[in-house]
Amino acid sequence: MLLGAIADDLTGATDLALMLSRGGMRTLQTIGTPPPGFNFGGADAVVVALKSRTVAADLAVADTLKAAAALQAGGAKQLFFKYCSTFDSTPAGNIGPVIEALLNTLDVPFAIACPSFPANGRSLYKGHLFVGDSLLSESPMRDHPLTPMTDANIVRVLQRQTDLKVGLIGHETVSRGASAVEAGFAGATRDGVRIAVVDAIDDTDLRTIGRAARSLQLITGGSGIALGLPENFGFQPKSPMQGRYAAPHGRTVVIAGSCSAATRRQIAVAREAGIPLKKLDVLAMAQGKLDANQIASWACDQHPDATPLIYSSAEPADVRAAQDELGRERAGTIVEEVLAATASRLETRGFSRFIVAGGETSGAVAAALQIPAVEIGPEIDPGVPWTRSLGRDRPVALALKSGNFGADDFFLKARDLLL
Ligand SMILES: Nc1ncnc2c1ncn2[C@@H]1O[C@H](COP(=O)(O)OP(=O)(O)OP(=O)(O)O)[C@@H](O)[C@H]1O
Ligand SMILES: O=C(O)[C@@H](O)C(=O)CO
Repeated sequence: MLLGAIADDLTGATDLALMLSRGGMRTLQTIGTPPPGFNFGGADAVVVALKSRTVAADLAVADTLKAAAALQAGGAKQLFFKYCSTFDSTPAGNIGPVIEALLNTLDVPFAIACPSFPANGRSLYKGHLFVGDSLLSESPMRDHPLTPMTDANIVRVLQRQTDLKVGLIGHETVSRGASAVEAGFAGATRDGVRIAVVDAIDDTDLRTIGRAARSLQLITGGSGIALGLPENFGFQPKSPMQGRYAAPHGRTVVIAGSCSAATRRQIAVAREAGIPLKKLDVLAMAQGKLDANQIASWACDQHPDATPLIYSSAEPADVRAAQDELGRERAGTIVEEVLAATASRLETRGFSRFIVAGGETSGAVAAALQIPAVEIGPEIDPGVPWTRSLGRDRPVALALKSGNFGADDFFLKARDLLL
């Protein structure tokens, strides 16, 4: 293993694994930390998917360090901590505490932080994160159910999460090339900076930063920053898989727990296309009036050729109302548990192809389906591939979509790619 990565959620891990495999690295993605002696199958890169984005910071740190130890035991030469391209976190963490713990454990002075992912509209300029044409704080991320992002200045956001000094390597340095960026790393280290946020507004910047990062032991960021890493290990980009995907045979379902604007648009397009839909009411689930058995039965009753869509996704005002009633965490947990249990019931009733929207939701579904690892298949939209489970008696196919990713017709595209 050359590169060992730890992602703070499942869709983020898949996003990164896709980037690395497109860069030519044989990439394996595990769900959770692999046990001692796990066979990485000769993979060049391994991405461990955790569910640590919104848990308590000390738990996120412990889980990450355990994953880092497993990757190092597997031979990883460089470690990558992957978080969201919209820097999803709270003032308590978990990005700052996790980077801090990794720096201390690896005993290295310096790491970079770069959430930029231009292919999906995230760019970083003067330390400010943009989503499309808007500042992060003016994008729909300000209404996120778990990690509302109300400050676009990533240096400031990260500094609130750590006592280590956070600095900035600006675009004026990045635009001068990899040597200038490396000199920037050295200069920042001399100034006592332990974590440097690095500007990147396009793929050329990401490649430059990737090259400059070849001798860093720890890199942190979104999947974009991984664009330039495979080349550092001598890999050449691979052409994308063509044609339709021979997924394990069985029925297809869409399960959406993401409340992002993108997911809500994707549901609207699926509705217009005539896909059967079931909207879940959070309060009814909390009161035990709606459970996984009822939801799974509804899906099974749809036409065998149809792709039913089950969703809890709601407008920000409705999400807030449910949270006011139940509390933010409890509302999220109830939805995740019911969706995960629904997936598990559907799998025993002939569904083998799961399109899931939302990182937390995907983590819960994959845990319920007891999937230890996945291999990466064809890209559906930037950052979202089809994947196939590994290490499970009855394999399943999974398209795990980050909340904000995917074109408006994503669910239809994902379905239509299947053979
Ligand atoms: N109607 C709802 N009311 C309150 N909470 C909800 C509702 N629907 C879903 N949730 C919760 O909101 C959270 C959505 O997080 P999730 O990570 O799945 O999506 P996302 O944040 O849009 O995606 P990503 O993390 O990939 O960007 C989950 O915990 C989910 O259970
Ligand atoms: O970086 C992103 O935006 C995604 O991979 C993700 O982490 C969303 O959960």
